[in-house]
Amino acid sequence: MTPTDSLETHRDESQLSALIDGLVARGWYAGTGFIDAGLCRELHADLAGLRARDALQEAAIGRGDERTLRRDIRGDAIHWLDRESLAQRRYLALMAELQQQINVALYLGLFEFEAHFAHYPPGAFYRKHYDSFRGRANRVISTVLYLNEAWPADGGGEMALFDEVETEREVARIAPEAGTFACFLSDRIPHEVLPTRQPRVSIAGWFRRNASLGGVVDPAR
Ligand SMILES: O=C(O)CCC(=O)C(=O)O
Ligand SMILES: [Fe+2]
Repeated sequence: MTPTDSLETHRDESQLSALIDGLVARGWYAGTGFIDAGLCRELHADLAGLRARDALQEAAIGRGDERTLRRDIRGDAIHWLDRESLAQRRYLALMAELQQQINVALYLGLFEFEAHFAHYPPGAFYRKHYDSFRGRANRVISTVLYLNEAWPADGGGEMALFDEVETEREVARIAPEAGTFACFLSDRIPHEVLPTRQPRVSIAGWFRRNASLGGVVDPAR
C-alpha cells in the first residue's frame, strides 16, 4: 500500500503548537514540510491535469454582484477543490483535522474550509489586500500551501505579509517552495503576491465561520 492509499494523517505536534503560537502572537505562521512532499507532488500533478483540460478560470475579485476581473489587481487562474481526486481528499482531510485542532486551541468556531488551486503565469501578481473585512469576517483564517519544487532564489512570486497595526511594515516574505504552508488571520493581515517570473502554483484556502449580517447569511466564495 502506498502512503496515498490512506487518508490517515500524522502531524508533528511541535509544528501544530508553532502554528497556534504564531496565530496568537502575531496573527500569522509559516513553516516548511507541514504537508509531505509526496502529497504536494500529487496535488501539483492534479493541478497540471486540470490545466491540460482547460479547467481553470480567471480569478475575479469581490463577491456576488460585485465580482469583476481585474488583471491589474490579480492575475491568477483558479479551480475550486471539489474532492475529485484522492490528493484533494487527502488535503481536505488534513485541513479538517487542522480546523478541529485550531478550534480546540483557540475556540474560533471554524465550521468549514473552502480552497482553490491557483496558477500564476509569469508576470502575474496579486496586489496587497485583506481576505475578509472586519464585521464581515466569515473568512477567519487564510491558508496557502505552495506546490513549486525547487523554486529559484530569483523566481519572485513571494508572498509578503504586513504588520497588523503598522500595515506598511513588511514582516515576512515567503517563497512559494513546495511544502511551505502559511496561515494568517484573514481580516487582520494585509498580504500581497509579488510578481512571479516563473509559473507559480498553490492552494489558497479559508477556514470560515458562518457570519450573518442583517439576517443575510454570507454565502461561501
Ligand atoms: O498565493 C499566495 O501566496 C496568496 C494568495 C492570496 O492572497 C489569495 O488568494 O487571497
Ligand atoms: Fe489573499
